[in-house]
Amino acid sequence: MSPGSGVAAHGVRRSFGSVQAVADVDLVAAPGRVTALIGPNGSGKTTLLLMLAGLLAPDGGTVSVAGFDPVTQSYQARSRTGWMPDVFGTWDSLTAREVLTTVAGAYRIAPADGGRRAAELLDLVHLTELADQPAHVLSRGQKQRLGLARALVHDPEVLLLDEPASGLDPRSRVDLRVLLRRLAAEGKAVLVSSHVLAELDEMADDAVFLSRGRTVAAETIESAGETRRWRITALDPEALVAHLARAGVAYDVDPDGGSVLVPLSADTEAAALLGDAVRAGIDVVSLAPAGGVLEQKYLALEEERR
Ligand SMILES: Nc1ncnc2c1ncn2[C@@H]1O[C@H](COP(=O)(O)OP(=O)(O)OP(=O)(O)O)[C@@H](O)[C@H]1O
Repeated sequence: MSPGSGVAAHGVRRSFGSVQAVADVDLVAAPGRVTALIGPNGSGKTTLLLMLAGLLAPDGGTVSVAGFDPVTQSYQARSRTGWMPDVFGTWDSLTAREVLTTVAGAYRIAPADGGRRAAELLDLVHLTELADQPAHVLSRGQKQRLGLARALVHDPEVLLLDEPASGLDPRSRVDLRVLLRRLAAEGKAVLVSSHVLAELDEMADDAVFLSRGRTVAAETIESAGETRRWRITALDPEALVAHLARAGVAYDVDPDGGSVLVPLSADTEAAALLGDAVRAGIDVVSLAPAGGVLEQKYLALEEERR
């Protein structure tokens, strides 16, 4: 396979004793795109990412990262992979800058270039002021940012990020989103796991859903949004329900409160629904998508599994 081919996994599995952490995963993360890896706690995301990063051998299936097998072609795969674990261990005595220059050395980058790269990355993740502090004094969010810089030292083709936004403040989350979009625009394949689905909605092009170690869905975000649920609230919920029933519109009354949920497949349908309701004399207070596209898809998959 040629370089620049992103990540591909087929029929991948891995057990720990009697626990089947990853049972059967198919996944593609293409160059130039941000792919979200989504699944409940314990669904196998970290185990899968460890296998893609070459840190854990699969029991079966095939894995290709930047065109190489992380097990049998470990050097080629790792030199093209940036890995950011969910928990960032630091070498206690090193400063933030030294963490990056040490990693640069491990990738056989010449010291002068490594120093330059470290300064550039510290600036990118807004840690320049703390560059010469021991890394262990950094806050959790600052450590996360250093972990991201560490993953980028060797300008990898493929980025594997496990919960990169956890511990980040709102500004840093926005910065992360912008950075990941930029890296994808440069042609990198970015695979990112997160529980914060609203955030993934805004940054991801594709989504892969895992459940109990298996791929249960894989799609582009556009197609995930084909049918979304919209929430309508009216001053008189009973009048709204009566209107929808008369108009033959499918709806669910939200058990949480006085609003109604309606599946719609396009913005134009939402506009038409609103116009009809207002013309029928319903005092509509709000009409908006109920949660993000990924959240809706995730909840629908959870529902199916019950
Ligand atoms: N080293 C290990 N030894 C034994 N069991 C493990 C090990 N690593 C993971 N598991 C088990 O494998 C399953 C998948 O774990 P994994 O960490 O991959 O899930 P996850 O989707 O990343 O979860 P979370 O969202 O909570 O981070 C879990 O049941 C977990 O307990």
